[in-house]
Amino acid sequence: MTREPMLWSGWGDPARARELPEPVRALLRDLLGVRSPETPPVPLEDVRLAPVSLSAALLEELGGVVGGPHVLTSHEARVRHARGKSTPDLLLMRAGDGLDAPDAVVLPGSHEEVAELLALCARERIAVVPFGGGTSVVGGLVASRAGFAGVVALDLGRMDRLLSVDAESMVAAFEPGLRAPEAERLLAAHGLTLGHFPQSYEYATLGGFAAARSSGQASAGYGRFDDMVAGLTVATPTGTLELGRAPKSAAGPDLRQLVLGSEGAFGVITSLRLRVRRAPAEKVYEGWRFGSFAEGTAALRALAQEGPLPTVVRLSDETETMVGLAKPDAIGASGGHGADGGTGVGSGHGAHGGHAADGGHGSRSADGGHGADGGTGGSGSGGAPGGCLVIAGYEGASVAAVRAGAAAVLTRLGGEPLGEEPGRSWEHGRFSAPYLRDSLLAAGATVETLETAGFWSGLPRLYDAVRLALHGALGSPLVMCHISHVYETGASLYFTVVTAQRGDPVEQWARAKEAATAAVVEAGGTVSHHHGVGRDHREAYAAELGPVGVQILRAVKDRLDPAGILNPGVLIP
Ligand SMILES: Cc1cc2nc3c(=O)[nH]c(=O)nc-3n(C[C@H](O)[C@H](O)[C@H](O)COP(=O)(O)OP(=O)(O)OC[C@H]3O[C@@H](n4cnc5c(N)ncnc54)[C@H](O)[C@@H]3O)c2cc1C
Repeated sequence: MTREPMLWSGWGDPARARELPEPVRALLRDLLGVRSPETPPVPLEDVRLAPVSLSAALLEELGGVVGGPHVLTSHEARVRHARGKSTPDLLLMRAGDGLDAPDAVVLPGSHEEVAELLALCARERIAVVPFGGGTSVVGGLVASRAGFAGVVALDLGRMDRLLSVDAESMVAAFEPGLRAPEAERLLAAHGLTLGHFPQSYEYATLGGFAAARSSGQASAGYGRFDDMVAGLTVATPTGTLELGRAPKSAAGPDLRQLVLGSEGAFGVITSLRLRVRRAPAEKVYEGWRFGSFAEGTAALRALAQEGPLPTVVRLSDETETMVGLAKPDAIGASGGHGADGGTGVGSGHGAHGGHAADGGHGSRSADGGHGADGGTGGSGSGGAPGGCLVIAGYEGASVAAVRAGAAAVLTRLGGEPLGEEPGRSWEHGRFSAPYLRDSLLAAGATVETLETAGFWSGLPRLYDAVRLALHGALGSPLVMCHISHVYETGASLYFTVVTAQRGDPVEQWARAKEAATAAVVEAGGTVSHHHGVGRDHREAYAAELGPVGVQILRAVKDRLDPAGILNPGVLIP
């Protein structure tokens, strides 16, 4: 592998690990009751792995397909492919539990090698987990072993080329293992961009984005990743699928949609044709303040329905705004995995605008009134302006007209302009937040996120229901929320939860997540707006699909992957 590996026990580049500033420690102690001593992860060499269950003969056969040096069974390679990057994944890895690790990591170099590997694995009943950037947060990288001779991680890291650029059609073809920053760098040489910037941008791959239906921070301007996919090549154990001959087609159902979001359970995406845009000459990000989450939501709805729509648009609720105000580079930017990266407006006000973690279980209306956790809906202490922060970003050849049009809508609906400083602060921290999660985990706090989407009319109920469920399950957590993907008909809700670790933190979060997921289903939201299904949402996804939908999924799986080797346990109920 030529690309830089990620920290095995946490996020990103180990050199960018961050200490928690004292005010954040105080906040954890005083508001959340985090008292535990600092716990570092176990050393990599002490991570417990199951013995390799594949025979030497099978490993040699795998090497016969991809070349011996591209079959890895070292302790380190297996540890690095054991799981994704959800908080439970990290808690388990930090504690030295690598029992989900594959027996071997196999790195194919071409579509043909992938196809040959799938045929071999189907014949020998070896489970195959496609592995892109390894940033899944829904348990998408752990296979069920039962009934298999072994498990291999099929790491697409060697398949990382820009294959072609059709500047006339504005379509570029890529191999799947290319990480997003590298894709942007290669496109920049042609004056182009994809415009896909999820918070996992620095490590996630194009194949992973398609396989998990990712959505980036600039989705309002560039669309979700699935909107960008013009064509796909997919290797399945049954044969190759070539999808997407024309920009639009009335030739029956669009089978690209079967592959998008299929999370490696139907086949391995071996190349992607993606719609590209001209790289923007201008980029401006700015902040706005609204009195309440409800007012801000109404303003975002107006932008989405009437326009003009900025390229980036996000609204933090009172609690997220307040915590961002308290320490822009710290908790407000924390949490983890979202199409976001903190909201701080850089005011440096006190860390206690209201009672951030006092946890009252009362239902809170989305009008931003008197929240269970902290939002006073009005002003924080120390002169913080309170209310709710909106970040609006404009990218394009020239942004003045859209910016002025959006400003008119925001002003008409009660927004107060805060200038470019909050926008700059957001831009600066947009990819650094996951590093803070590692520090918070070490300090004895659990930080995790969950997300959903619903129609505008149902959003307040969804918001209330999830918060109530999280408070019920966790006692006194800090629950923050934002909207960062808007559509004419609705929007996503993205929650960040911070709580003191009590007992087994993996179990503790599992209970909270279960309650929140049940609340999402009950309140009519989708089980995921952009993280996907994986193992974690599989059962709720089944409920969302209904019995006929589940039968369709199973039928497709049986036809494409009759031996069931592809990512067993993931996606398919
Ligand atoms: C800190 C953090 C922030 C995040 N922020 C966002 C965000 O803002 N927006 C968002 O949408 N998501 C986000 N995520 C989730 C994650 O980054 C996305 O799901 C992303 O699409 C995964 O890409 P990946 O290359 O890492 O795929 P992986 O995690 O390696 O794989 C994801 C799934 O797809 C399958 N897969 C991977 N490659 C292929 C392929 N070529 N063919 C078939 N199947 C394949 C895998 O088996 C797995 O089931 C975040 C995650 C983290 C940890």
